[in-house]
Amino acid sequence: MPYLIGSEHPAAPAGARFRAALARPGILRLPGAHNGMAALQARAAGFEALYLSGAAMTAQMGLPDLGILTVDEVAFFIRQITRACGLPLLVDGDTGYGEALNVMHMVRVFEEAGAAAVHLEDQLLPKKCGHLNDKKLALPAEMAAKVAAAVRARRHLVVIARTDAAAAEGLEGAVARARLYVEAGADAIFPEALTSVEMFREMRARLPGVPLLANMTEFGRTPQLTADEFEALGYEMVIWPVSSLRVANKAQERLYAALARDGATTAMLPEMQSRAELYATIGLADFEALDTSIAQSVLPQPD
Ligand SMILES: C[C@](O)(C(=O)O)[C@H](CC(=O)O)C(=O)O
Repeated sequence: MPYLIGSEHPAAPAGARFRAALARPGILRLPGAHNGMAALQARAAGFEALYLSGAAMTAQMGLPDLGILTVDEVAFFIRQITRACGLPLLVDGDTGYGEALNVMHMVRVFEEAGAAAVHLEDQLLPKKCGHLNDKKLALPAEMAAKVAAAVRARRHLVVIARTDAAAAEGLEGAVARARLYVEAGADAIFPEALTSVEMFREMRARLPGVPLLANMTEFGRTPQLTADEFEALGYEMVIWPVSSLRVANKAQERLYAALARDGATTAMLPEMQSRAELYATIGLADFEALDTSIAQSVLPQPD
């Protein structure tokens, strides 16, 4: 229960813990966790760090991923996930919600909420999923200024610059932008929507020494590759941004169809997380034991 007991919180700031995870051998696997429960389940499966996706946050709000979220709405998700699981969290910062000062405000809010890392992208509003057509790009210098602003604002947050330029400007454009963003202070680069293994390889070769993040989103432009394959290509991080929500959404769809059909949820019981499983995942017994131990430590006990 790292959230309620102060002494169980890790001493190192979240950004430092993210850097330490990145420094360990092997690619850093960052599954998307769209809420606190997903984060607990991902941690139980053995993951050491997580990703918070803009697409998943907006989709679960029933909204499209067009950059209409606010900083404080994202902070709500950051808080619930980091409280629940305590793992270092990489957060989707979209376009930074404005220009330099807005980016700095976002960095401060995200850090205070418990984030470990953020990525910022070089699209103009309304931004889109990187795997869609007709994205509009910011000027390279404008994006570099945002990266510099983020670095200036952070205390420990890892700053990752995402470039969406591959579609409009080709690999050449994406590499040139990535170099500029690294010069502006980016700790790592997220080359978005690469469409072939060859592009991933070329990007790696052209940016020696720069930590790179691969986006293994489903139903997009990137072919399905495994974490081991991205590692062999020389990538340091991989995200599966929306996978948990896609699976949860499909299950919900089946539930509502069954309930509308049967007037009962009985047919769905085998697919449900049981009451016992739910309580075990959130650690209800530990919270109750904590409450009892506090009461015992302050109240005189009968002989
Ligand atoms: C990474 C991403 O920005 C996200 O919001 O998770 C999306 C994911 C998606 O829409 O599949 C993206 O632009 O790739």
